[in-house]
Amino acid sequence: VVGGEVAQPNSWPWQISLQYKSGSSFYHTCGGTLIRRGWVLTAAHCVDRTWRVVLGDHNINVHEGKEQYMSVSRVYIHPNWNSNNVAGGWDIALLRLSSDASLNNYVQLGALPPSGQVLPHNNNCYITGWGRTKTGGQLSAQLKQAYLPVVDYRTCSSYGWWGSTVKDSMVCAGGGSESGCQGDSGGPLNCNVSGRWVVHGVTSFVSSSGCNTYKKPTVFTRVSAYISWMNSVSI
Ligand SMILES: CC(C)c1ccc(NC(=O)[C@@H]2CCCN2C(=O)[C@H](CCCC[NH3+])NC(=O)C(F)(F)F)cc1
Repeated sequence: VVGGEVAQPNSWPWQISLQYKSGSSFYHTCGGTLIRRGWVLTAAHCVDRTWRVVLGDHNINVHEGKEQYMSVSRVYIHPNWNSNNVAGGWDIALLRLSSDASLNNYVQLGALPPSGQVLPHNNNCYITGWGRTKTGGQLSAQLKQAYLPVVDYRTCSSYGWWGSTVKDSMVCAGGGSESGCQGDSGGPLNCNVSGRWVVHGVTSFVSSSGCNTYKKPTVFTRVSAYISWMNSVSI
């Protein structure tokens, strides 16, 4: 996350860290959202390695005692996902955990939107993640959040913004000095709808010329466009 601030520990208790194993160590690679005790929502472009899911984390480099470490028993990548074309959309995956999470003050389920719900321009949303804190920078040790208001499709797909790269199955947010960045992929865009936090986006891409590029808002998979697919995965 570029800009924003370190979140209050465990104030986004549905946020997970997806970590891949290399040798005897694990490394944060993407975010995700716990949406059922046995299910995590993340980006398709995140799931190409062996990994573990860490729930209830704040500082990914320190064992603080609130974490739950889960392995993944099955990966469901959207069938239309094309790893050569993130602009095509379909950047969504579900991970079946090998056991159910225990819900507590540090681990809670994220709320999903109703199918088809599209948020208005400037809707209040926050991106959360352990991604790079500036373009080309390092991952954040502690979970960060940044206020990223929704940029509606009409604006986001217009000339000077993302143009035809962005699709209606995506949500844009930000576009100023704050943004998502590498390592935030797969994590949630948390939007306030009627006073409740709803996971409306899965962090998908930013501009290749820089994370917080002006008029290139962070682009998210629009979760409300995939509710029926998620239900079909018998979640
Ligand atoms: C034109 C369109 C096809 C296109 C749009 C944006 C990009 N962006 C990028 O490639 C930048 C630079 C590093 C990774 N990255 C990204 O946007 C990667 C997803 C890459 C998927 C494609 N391999 N996502 C993230 O960094 C993020 F923001 F989700 F955390 C690349 C291509």
